[in-house]
Amino acid sequence: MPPTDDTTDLGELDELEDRDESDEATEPTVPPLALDIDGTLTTPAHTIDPRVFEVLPEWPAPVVIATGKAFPYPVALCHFAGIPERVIAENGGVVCVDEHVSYEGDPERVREAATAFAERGGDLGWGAADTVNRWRETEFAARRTADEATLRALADEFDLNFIDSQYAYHLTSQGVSKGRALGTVGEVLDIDPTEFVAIGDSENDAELFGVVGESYALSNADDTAKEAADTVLDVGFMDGTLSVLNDLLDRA
Ligand SMILES: O=C(O)COP(=O)(O)O
Ligand SMILES: [Mg+2]
Repeated sequence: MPPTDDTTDLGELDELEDRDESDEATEPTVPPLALDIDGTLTTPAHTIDPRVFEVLPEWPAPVVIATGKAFPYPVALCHFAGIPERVIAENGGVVCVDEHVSYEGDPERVREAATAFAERGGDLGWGAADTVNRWRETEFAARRTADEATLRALADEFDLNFIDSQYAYHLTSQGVSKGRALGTVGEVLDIDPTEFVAIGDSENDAELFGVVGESYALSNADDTAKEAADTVLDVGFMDGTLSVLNDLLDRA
């Protein structure tokens, strides 16, 4: 409470001065990041933008890769970018950060839904090798050419979420999200989710945007992501992501 009269003792004033100084000491620093992959770190041609390999290793705070892709993909991205393996995979079904690995959701129910899809003649659309689902542990993904109506019906029947990431359809367990997973990441790293800045482009980023301190949807984002974001950029893909990162560095 501010001093209101001259009866304020000097100790209290000292305390206020100290507080001012400590406020100054906690002035903006470069924040930790939660970054989506597809549409955010990629080019419009779906390839990783090479600038990722320049900017992420230099980032002076933790970087978490938060994606709908299966577990090995973001791990490989971190590995080849030379940054610590801090990942949220499978739309929040898997968290791997430093020594911690954990899973969310009901993979058995998801497997039953995938079996039912095949039994109804559904084709996930990735070919015989299916490297999209081969290492997926908590959900399954279908090419966007797959039978959407049947997938949506199965989501209802099995009480799962249907997600359209703009890159694939996903059936995930209720309650699982990148946002919830960031809570787990935050516990491990001892960083509150509100300290993070998130950048993304689709409905699988909406919950993430809801838990971080500052969120950005790229110009290529879908309506759900744009509505959930604090800021909608007029630049897309990695150009948009870099514009946010440069602003954050300038601000610090
Ligand atoms: O795997 C997808 O469908 C999309 O992945 P993303 O969450 O990195 O955009
Ligand atoms: Mg995306």
